[in-house]
Amino acid sequence: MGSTLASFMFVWAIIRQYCPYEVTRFVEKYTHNIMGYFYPYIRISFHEFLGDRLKRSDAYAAVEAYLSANTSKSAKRLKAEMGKDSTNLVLTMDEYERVTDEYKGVKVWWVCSKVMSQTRSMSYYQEQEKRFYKLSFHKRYRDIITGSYLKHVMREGKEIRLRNRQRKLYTNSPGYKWPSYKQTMWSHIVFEHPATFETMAIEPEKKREIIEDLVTFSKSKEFYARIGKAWKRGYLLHGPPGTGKSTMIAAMANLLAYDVYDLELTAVKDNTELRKLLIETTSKSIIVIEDIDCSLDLTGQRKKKGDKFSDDESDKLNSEVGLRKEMKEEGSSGSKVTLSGLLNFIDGIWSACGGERLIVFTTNYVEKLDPALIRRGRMDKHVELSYCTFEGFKVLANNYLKVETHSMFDTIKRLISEVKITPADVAENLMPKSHMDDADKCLSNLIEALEATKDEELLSLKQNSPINQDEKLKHGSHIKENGCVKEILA
Ligand SMILES: Nc1ncnc2c1ncn2[C@@H]1O[C@H](COP(=O)(O)OP(=O)(O)OP(=O)(O)O)[C@@H](O)[C@H]1O
Ligand SMILES: [Mg+2]
Repeated sequence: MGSTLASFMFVWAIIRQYCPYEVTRFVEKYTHNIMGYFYPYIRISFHEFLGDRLKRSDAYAAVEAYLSANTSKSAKRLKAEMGKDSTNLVLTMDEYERVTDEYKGVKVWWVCSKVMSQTRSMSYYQEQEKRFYKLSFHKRYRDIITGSYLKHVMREGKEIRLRNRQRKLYTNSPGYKWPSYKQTMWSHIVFEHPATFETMAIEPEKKREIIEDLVTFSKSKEFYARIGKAWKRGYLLHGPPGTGKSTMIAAMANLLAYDVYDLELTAVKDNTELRKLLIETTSKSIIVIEDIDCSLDLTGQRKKKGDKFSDDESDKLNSEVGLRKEMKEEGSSGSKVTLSGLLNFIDGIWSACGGERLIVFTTNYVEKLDPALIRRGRMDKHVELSYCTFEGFKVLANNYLKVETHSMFDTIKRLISEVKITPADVAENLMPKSHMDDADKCLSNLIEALEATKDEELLSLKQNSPINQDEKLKHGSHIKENGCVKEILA
């Protein structure tokens, strides 16, 4: 009797996909109560999306992972997807497939199914299909199933997901939005960046401190819960171009095995869209806003009189920021995201959803940012990435040339302490230009570059000295004034 009913229910679950909603509702309404008397099975559904399709259900994802690992041997129709590192295939049950699982001698049945949205309208979201897994078991096992089997499924499912998961790099940039991606506001590719903290050229002490901070954060779930704070941490990475800010984000993601959400603020329409994007992010992730100074006009909004910049410094920065901003905004749709929207994004009530997230801002001009945006508590840790030191050079020399000591190191040590050269420039010079180039050649290339930089620095120092400015005034020349180049007539 029981198995006949179970089969009937299964067949009905398939038929109802193709019946008009009114018919299925009518049939179910009148058969439901009668069935209740005879049907000894309990069913539990796990829907992919709950509520307003804001976020994929964790329970659904855990069931999916659990079933893919535990039932792929018994299911007859399976879906194949590429797993971690694109090396293995992950098999999951196909739609309408039914499998049996056994737990402490109790048999349960899982069905993978989907329904179309019941209100037919032209609206995109209402036309989407809703997937769900349905678990059926005999009512005499209610306690064991709800008490321990489901916990076992969730725990195993989460572990399997972590093990199998391919780390992802998400973006909200409009260029990536193919029609099929319309369901979600983020589109993604597999995150495969080789950067690690070991290969980063920064002071060993600073490196250790950052690694410790990150690892402590990732293990502090209980601590954050105890102090009543959302489990997230803000990082502000600042420094000149080519000092490793973006590289450090990749190293952070690799250290903690987090996904990366690269948020392009200029492509976000308004604060509401920003919040939706935030809600769609998952835990164990880094949300990145690069070049925050160029992303929004966050710089002048709360500017007070008597800023710490002198007028000419301020103009100079404005013109540079303006230029970068223009470059960035090319093709953007004109964002209406405001500073308060962004502050809300970082530490509003919604930002606590999901937990275990890092928010990282990068900028070349930390001084230009609104203090409210980067105050401690919002951006908890400020990391300055600066010009290459000798310690940094040694890491790069080891990465690029596999040399730990060399007779040229002393010259490099002296020169590197005298000039401002970014790790990106050092790296470029250490890169062999042909297969004939050995370590000696690369190191002498670097020495040449360092000497050239030193000469340039000396020359510009000389040109900007007060004596030289007077000379220029006398002879009619170009000088920098208020950040602009002006012609001075003699
Ligand atoms: N500290 C560093 N350690 C190792 N490599 C570095 C470091 N800084 C820069 N590099 C090298 O230089 C390249 C450029 O660095 P990166 O993109 O991280 O700089 P950035 O600070 O993000 O610059 P920008 O401000 O222009 O975005 C990287 O691909 C990396 O190879
Ligand atoms: Mg960068």
